Amino acid sequence: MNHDKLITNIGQLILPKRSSQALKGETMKHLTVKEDAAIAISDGKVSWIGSSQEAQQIHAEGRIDARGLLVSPGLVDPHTHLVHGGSREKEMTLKQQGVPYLEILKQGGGILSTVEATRQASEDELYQKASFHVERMISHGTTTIEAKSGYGLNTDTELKQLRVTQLLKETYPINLVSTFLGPHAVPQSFKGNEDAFLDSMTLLLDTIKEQDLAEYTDIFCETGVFTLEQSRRFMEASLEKGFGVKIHADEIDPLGGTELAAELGAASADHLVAASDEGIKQLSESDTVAVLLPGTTFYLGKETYARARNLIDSGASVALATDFNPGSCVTENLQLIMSFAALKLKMTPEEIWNAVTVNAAHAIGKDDVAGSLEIGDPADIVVWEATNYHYIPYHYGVNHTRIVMKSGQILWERKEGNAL
Ligand SMILES: O=C(O)CC1=NCN=C1
Ligand SMILES: [Zn+2]
Repeated sequence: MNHDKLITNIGQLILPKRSSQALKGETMKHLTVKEDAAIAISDGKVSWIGSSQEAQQIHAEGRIDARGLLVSPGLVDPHTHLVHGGSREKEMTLKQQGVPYLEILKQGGGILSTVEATRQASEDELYQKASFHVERMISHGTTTIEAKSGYGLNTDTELKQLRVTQLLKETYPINLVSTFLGPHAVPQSFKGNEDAFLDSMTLLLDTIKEQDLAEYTDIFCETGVFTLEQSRRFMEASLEKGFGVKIHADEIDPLGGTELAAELGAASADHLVAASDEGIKQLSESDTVAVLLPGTTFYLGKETYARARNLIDSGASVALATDFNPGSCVTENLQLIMSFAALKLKMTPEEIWNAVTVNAAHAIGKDDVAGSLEIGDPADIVVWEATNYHYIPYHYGVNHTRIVMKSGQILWERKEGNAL
């Protein structure tokens, strides 16, 4: 057989285990790593995997010498607020003065100031800005991204954000999963009338389904935002309409969003910094993936991180994400989150790699096309400027990618001799 491409001389090839459900507890500790390997690609898919020795018998049009470097599947970022207008650098001073996140929101800042900027921005301006961030994510090794709306808080702007995500899907050859986060905050015009606002966002579900603008819905279940009961109502309505559901749960106050996610069979429960022991237990007995966002905890200057060790050791499945957004975690770099997972969540390198590949793919229903490299899988591949898989979480705050491929096509490559 003549393959299209052959990557030879791979120091370590990371091969996360593909399974029908996310890796849970003990199984997260295992990571298959093939030393001195090679991988072939045909028609955009993985067509052969073997040793460098065996690769000598393999015929391919194009060859890439990996020079003994590390190779992995493309990274999966299952929680971003990618499409938004404006930025919130001016809030840094308030944060430094210790003004809490929810207080800034209450004063009309935070999410609500991004809402203002997003409402003002044209669809094309939102698209141009989001494109810039998508390209930066790709250059950092991410080839599958979840993108939420939630900065419109009115029909027109929520649909505008969702249309921008659709346009990004048509422009970039990456996997893009769209989530409707209409109930992200309560706009000033509905202050004191939260239920009426939630009803208006629930009414949008039919249109979003008809226009196929989102696969999931999400809600910010938090003090001063949406209650547990309001979250239940919105999530049940979403399930009824055929959406998958997600929830920003127990980020700051323990309202019980984690338990609700497990009860309703949510695809994921995200944040979980204040998740209760009961919530962790129920999550570990469910198929709901715990998506942890240590970059947000760091950025908000908090001391307490999500209890990743309790989650994994109690049998839950854990994924990691950037939570890229203009206010509480301003980074597209999932590699940095891998470092926070090691430094602050005490996750092992094996758990971390599973959390940014197979488990992250399960959290957004893309486990059939992302997060692993088995024969027939899309050849979403990263060649790293590192020789082993421990190195990426260890050396933080920089970009370690050398080559980023989606379906066998090189999307980004470090220029020769360019150490930047
Ligand atoms: O602050 C933001 O813009 C994003 C966010 N939503 C809920 N937590 C953080
Ligand atoms: Zn978020």
